[in-house]
Amino acid sequence: MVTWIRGEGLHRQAKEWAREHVKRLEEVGITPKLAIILLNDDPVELATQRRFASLKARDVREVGGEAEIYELHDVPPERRTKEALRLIESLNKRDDVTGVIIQKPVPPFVDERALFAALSPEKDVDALTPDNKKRLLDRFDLDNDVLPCTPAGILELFRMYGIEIRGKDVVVVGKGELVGKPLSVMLMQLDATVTVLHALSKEREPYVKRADIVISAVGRPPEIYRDNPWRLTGEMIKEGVVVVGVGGKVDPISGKWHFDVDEKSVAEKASYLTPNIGGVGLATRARVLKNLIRTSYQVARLVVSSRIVGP
Ligand SMILES: NC(=O)C1=CN([C@@H]2O[C@H](COP(=O)(O)OP(=O)(O)OC[C@H]3O[C@@H](n4cnc5c(N)ncnc54)[C@H](OP(=O)(O)O)[C@@H]3O)[C@@H](O)[C@H]2O)C=CC1
Ligand SMILES: Nc1nc(=O)c2c([nH]1)NC[C@@H]1CN(c3ccc(C(=O)N[C@@H](CCC(=O)O)C(=O)O)cc3)C=[N+]21
Repeated sequence: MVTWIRGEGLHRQAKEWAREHVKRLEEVGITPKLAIILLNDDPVELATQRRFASLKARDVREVGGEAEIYELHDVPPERRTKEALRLIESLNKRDDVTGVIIQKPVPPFVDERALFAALSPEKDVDALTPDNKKRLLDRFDLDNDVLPCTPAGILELFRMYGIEIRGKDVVVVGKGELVGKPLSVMLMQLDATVTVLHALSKEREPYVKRADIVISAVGRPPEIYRDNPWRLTGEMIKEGVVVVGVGGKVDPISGKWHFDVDEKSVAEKASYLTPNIGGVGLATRARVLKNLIRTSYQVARLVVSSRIVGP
C-alpha cells in the first residue's frame, strides 16, 4: 500500500510561523511585501504562472503580509529584458518591498542571467541570484537558510515522513535551475548516489528502474507537448520505490492540470508518493512564506537597524 506524502502539514505550520513573524516585524515598522514578476507570454506558461502567482500572493496576504503581481508579458519582446531590469531596480530600491520572485521559466529571448544578477540578494526569495546559487555548493542548513523553495520543500517532506536519503540511489529527472539542479546538489551533500537525467540523456529507463527514489521535475506532459514529452508510469519503476512528482502544466484551453507522474499506475508500485495536487506544490508554498520572512528580516536589518534579530 502506498503512503501519500502530503504538503498540507508543512503549509499550515509555515503559515502559523509566518503570522507570528509578521507581527514581530510590524513592531519594527516592516510589513513583509512580496513582488512577483510575470514575463512569459507563451499561453501554457502564462496560464500556469498566473495560477501559481495568485496562490503565493494569497498565502502572503493570509498571514498579514502584502503581495503585488507585475505582469510584463505584453511588453514587446525586444524591450522586455530592459523593462524587467528597470522594474527590478525599482523594487531593489523600495524599502516597502521585502521579497521578489521572478517567475520561471522566462521566455527564451529574455536575458534571465541579467535579471537575476540585477536582483538584490537580500530580497531573493527563490535563492536564484548568482551568489545565492553558489552558496549551495558550499553547504546548506535546511532550517535556517534561504534555500530554493521546491528543493527545500521536498527535503522537508522527506524528513517529515522519515524517508532516508543517505546511501540511497536517487534519480532526478530534469536539471532546471529552479528544481533539478539545486536539488541534485543538495542530495549529493546528504550522501545520496545521485543520477541526473535530462532531455539529451541517451537512456532513462535503466536508471529509473533501479532507483530507490525518483524525483520528476520536467514539466512536459504528453497531453500538451507532442515534441519531447515525458511521463513517469508504473511500469518504469521498481516495487517499493519513493516517487516525488514536481513538474506540471495548466492547459490554457481547458484550464486542466497535466503532470509528470501518472499517479494511478505509480501508486500501485510505490511505497511513498506525492499526490499531484496537495504534495510538492504546498511544500513549495510553505517554503516561499518562510523565505519571505527571512528576506524581510534581512531588509529590516538594512533599513531599520542592524541589531534586529531574525528567526
Ligand atoms: N510543484 C511545484 O511546486 C513546482 C513545480 N515546478 C515545475 O517543475 C518543472 C520543472 O521546473 P524547472 O526546474 O524550472 O524546469 P526547466 O524547464 O528549467 O527544466 C526542465 C528540465 O527537464 C528536462 N527535460 C526536458 N524534456 C525532457 C524529457 N523528455 N525527459 C527528461 N527530461 C527532460 C530539461 O532537460 P535539458 O536541461 O537537457 O534541457 C530540463 O533539465 C516545471 O513543470 C515547473 O512548472 C517548479 C517549481 C515548483
Ligand atoms: N521563480 C519561480 N519560483 C517558483 O517557486 C516557481 C516558478 N518560478 N515557476 C513555477 C513553479 C511552480 N510553482 C508552484 C507553486 C505552487 C503550486 C501549488 O500550490 N499547487 C497546489 C494547488 C494547485 C491548484 O490548485 O491549482 C497543489 O499542489 O496542491 C504548484 C507549483 C512554483 N514555481
